[in-house]
This record gives sequence, structure tokens and C-alpha cells, in this order.
Amino acid sequence: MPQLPEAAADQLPALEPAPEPPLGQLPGTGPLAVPARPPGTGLAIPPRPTRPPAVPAPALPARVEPPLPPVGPPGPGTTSSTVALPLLPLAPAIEPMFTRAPGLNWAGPGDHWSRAWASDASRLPVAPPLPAAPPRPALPGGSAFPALPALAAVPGAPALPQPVAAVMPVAAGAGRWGAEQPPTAGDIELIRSCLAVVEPVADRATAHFYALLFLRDPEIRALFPAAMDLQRDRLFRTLLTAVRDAADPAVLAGYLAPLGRSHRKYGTLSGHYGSVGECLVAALERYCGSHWTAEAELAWRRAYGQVARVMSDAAEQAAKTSPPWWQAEIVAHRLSTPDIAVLTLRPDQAYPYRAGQYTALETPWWPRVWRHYSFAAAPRPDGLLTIHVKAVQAGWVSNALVRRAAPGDVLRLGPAEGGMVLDHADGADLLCVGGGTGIAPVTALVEELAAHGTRGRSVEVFYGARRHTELYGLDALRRLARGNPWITVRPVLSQESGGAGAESGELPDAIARRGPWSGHAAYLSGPPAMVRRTAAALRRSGVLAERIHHDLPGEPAAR
Ligand SMILES: NC(=O)C1=CN([C@@H]2O[C@H](COP(=O)(O)OP(=O)(O)OC[C@H]3O[C@@H](n4cnc5c(N)ncnc54)[C@H](O)[C@@H]3O)[C@@H](O)[C@H]2O)C=CC1
Repeated sequence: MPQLPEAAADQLPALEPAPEPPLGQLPGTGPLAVPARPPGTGLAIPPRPTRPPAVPAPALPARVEPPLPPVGPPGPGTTSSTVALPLLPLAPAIEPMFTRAPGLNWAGPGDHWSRAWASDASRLPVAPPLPAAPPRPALPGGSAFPALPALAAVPGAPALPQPVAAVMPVAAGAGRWGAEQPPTAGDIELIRSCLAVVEPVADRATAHFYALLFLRDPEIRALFPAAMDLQRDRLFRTLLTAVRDAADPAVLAGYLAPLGRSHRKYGTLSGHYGSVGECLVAALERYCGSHWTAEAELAWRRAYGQVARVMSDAAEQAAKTSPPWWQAEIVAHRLSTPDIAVLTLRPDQAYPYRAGQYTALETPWWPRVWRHYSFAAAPRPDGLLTIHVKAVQAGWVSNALVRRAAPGDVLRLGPAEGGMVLDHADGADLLCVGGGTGIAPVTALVEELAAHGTRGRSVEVFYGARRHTELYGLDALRRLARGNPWITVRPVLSQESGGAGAESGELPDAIARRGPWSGHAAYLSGPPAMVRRTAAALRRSGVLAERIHHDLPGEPAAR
């Protein structure tokens, strides 16, 4: 599911979350009935080292810890009247990621990733011996999943171990998922009536689901970030949405196939889908009350089977041609304003993408926490990538990228995502709107147009910021416009008048003043509220809905 970069997702509290309740019993619930795991499924994962390697962290500027909020009375899960909230360490201890999923995400002495952590390679534990690959069951149709293509060798680094299995076929309970049958219309009705009961208690059902999942398959916990708050909500809700849409294979494939492909970067194996499905069913059974019948269970199993198939098939296809993730070294880091950094990245191998797309990015400082950033330049012959990052208040990843990252640090990138790309066959004039760092993908689109020509289409670019000092991308856009007279750049300032030749006012109002735009195709990027308001204003002024392109999460936009 497309997810907009940064702000919303990065607005996490700066404190480490309170420790999760012990697994096995949730506050206010009885003991968990953990669905049995079929024998022979999953990987034999070697134990995680008991202590992470000592990592000399780069010096950070002194940080003043905010005062802690007063501690209230103990909640149902606490046993003492005082609750010690752990302080976020000044330099978070960093441990190798995914040591429990060797093969896919293994990192070892001397590779770019461990060097990025400034780790002393000689003190890193020797990589545990890889467990023997389980035999690959034949797929329907007789073919087996191919091995993941080998990653390009990083000069000077030891060879990466071969993946155990890039994608394992859905093994656990494949037959029980009604693998052969999509859900019927009656199934969908049953699912919807269960959902109506579960949605008001979705938080509790979600917590129950994860508790079951991590008890049943502890290695899956290693694929998630330490702080589960956002993720907790995301996975369960995505599952529920997907199951609800299971009746429409085209809609399902539209958002689940990219999701399946992009999940490879987390270390997701097809074998995990079986565990997830069993725990989903067990959680629903508990929270659906009298709506949970044998027919309802079969309906959910069919629907989830469909979801799992779409995602794992897409992952399997992607594994034939691309790695699950890329390493990308920061080769330039420039502050464009005190809060905005422009980063240039060199991926370890060719990174395919189109102008207007975005990537998920993980830093070595916040393992397993992924954030989305758009590419701020069209693909270049030298393969370098550019992103714009604004440090947002309490943004873990954005602050690390703006204030701590430096050339030589290595990030991980997922595959390119998003459908806000140019349709060169469409002859409509173009309206491109970028608010704040939302100007990044707009700049990439304008670069692509400048490079390929527009066949007579005009391009109007509205670039909104609060103050003129925040128009950090204006010079680059004006340079493009100087060489291409069919590009017009209009800066708009919402909290200042004048400066940089800008108009004043809110971006949607400034755009409306210059209308009508009815014959145009629009590309919108920036704060979600700005994108929504602009899209609504454009629709009112007669722009066809299918010609309004944006990537707001969960909101339909024509591609
Ligand atoms: N870094 C990246 O690659 C990308 C970032 N984004 C998103 O763009 C946003 C950029 O945030 P900032 O730079 O802090 O922008 P900002 O908050 O400074 O606002 C930029 C412009 O949008 C206007 N605006 C803001 N809220 C509005 C509203 N409710 N109604 C109408 N206009 C409004 C402002 O007046 C200003 O002109 C973030 O949400 C980020 O997630 C989007 C795409 C790519």
C-alpha cells in the first residue's frame, strides 16, 4: 500500500516504548491458545548472540532529555506503583540486524553494512553456520522457487552467504487455506459481518494476534522493529482490508502484489504466511464472538489464502529479477536549510526506478524501522540517487539522516514503489504541485520531462513553502525552466509576502486563482492535507479524477 514519506510515519514519540507485556498472557485476557505450528515448517534459526557487539558510536551533540510525564497509577499489566520508563540512550546500541534470518539479511564482518555501524569487524561474532536449506516442495505446476540471484560483490568484502531460501512456498497448512478456492460471495458476507464486530475492538484483536504470532514463531519477531506501535496497527489492518477486498482479485492484486514484493526487504519468507494466517484466524475466533462459525472460519481461510497467494507469488516473481534490498552508501550530504538535508546515494548495484517513485529506507541507527522518501532526481546515467529529508520533531529516522548521517554511511533501500509516474502518451498539459519537501518527486518529474521533451505540453510547477528561506529547491527548478521555456515555476509562500518572486497564500488557493485546469493532468506531492485540499479543488474545477496523481496512503489516485 503506498505510503507517503516521512512526517506522519516518523512522528513517533522520542522515548523508547514501554516494554511490551510478557507474551503468553495479555492484560485482561486469559492464557493464549497458541495455534500449533505444523512440524517441519520454518527455519531452524540459530540463537541470537546474547550481547550485541560493542559499537563505538559517532559523537552526538549533547542532548537534553525532555522531562518525563508524571507516572499514573499502574495499569492492569503492571505490578508496582512506580513505572520506570527507559530513557532513550544517547547513542543507541546497534546490533547486527536479522541475525535470526540468515541468508536474506545476514550482515557480517567487513561488509558495507557493518562498516556503516562503525563496528570493529574483528570483534563481530563470526556468522553462525547456516542451517541446511529445507527441501523445496514442488509448486503447483511442478516448478520450484528459484534461488535468489546473487548480490553483486562489494569490493573488499567477504562473500555473502547464500540465501537459505529467498522465498519459501507457503508450506504451513497450505491445503487448509482453501488454496484452490477463492472466497465466494457468501464468504465475503460472512467476513464483513465478522469485521463489523471486530473493528471496534481492533486494537485488542491486533495485540492478541501479535502475541500469538510471536509465541508461535519467535523468529518472526526479529523482522519487526523494537517499537511495534505503528507496525502493530499496519499489518493487522492491512490484512483486514485485504481480506475484505478478497472478492475482487484485480483490486487485491493492485495493492497486494507491490506489498508482497516490498516485503522481501523485511526478510519475509513465504513460509511465514502460514503462521500469520493461523494466528489471524485464532485472533478472530476470540473477538468475533457468536459470529465465528465453521462457515465463517472457512470463509476467512479462503480469503486469507487468496491474500497470501497474491503476495507470495509476487515476491517469488520479483526474486527472479531483483534482490530483496539494496545497500546504498551516502556519497554526499548537504544541508539545504538547517532542517533539510539533500543526500546523494550510491547503490551497490543498479537500482531501477522512475521519476515520481519513492523508496523505503532503513538506517543503521534504527534497525528495522523503515521510512519512505521520494527520489528527488530522474534516473541518472551514473546510477546515483538523491533524496530530500526534513528533520521532523521526534522523527527518529529523519533526525538521524539530517543530523547524524555522513558520507560513508550505508543505508538499505527497498525496491522503488509508487505510481505517480508520467504518462508520456497523454497529451494533456501538466500541473505539478510540490509542498515543502514534497517538491522532491516533482523535481524528478520535471527533470524527466526536460530530458525527454513534452511534445508541446506545457508544465506549470507550483512550489509551496511557508517562508522564502524554505524554498531550497527553487534554484534547481528555475535552472530547468531557463533551458525549457514550456516550464513555468511559481513559488507560493503561506506565511510571508514577497521574497523570491513568490505569490502569497495557501497553495490550493494560489492554484485555484490561476485556473481553470480542466484540461490538465495533475501531480501532487506534499503534506497530506495540502494534497487532499488541492485534489478536491481540482476536481471541483473540472479536472478528471483519473488525471489527478498522488500517493497518499490508502486513498485512491489515478496512476
Ligand atoms: N521527503 C520526501 O521525499 C517527500 C515528502 N513528502 C511529504 O511532504 C510533506 C512536507 O512537509 P514540510 O516540508 O514540513 O511542508 P510544510 O508543512 O512546510 O508545507 C509546505 C507547503 O504546504 C502548505 N500546506 C501545509 N499544510 C497545508 C494545509 N493543511 N492546507 C493547505 N496547504 C498546506 C504550506 O502552506 C506550504 O506551502 C511531509 O508531509 C512529507 O511527508 C511528500 C513527498 C516526498
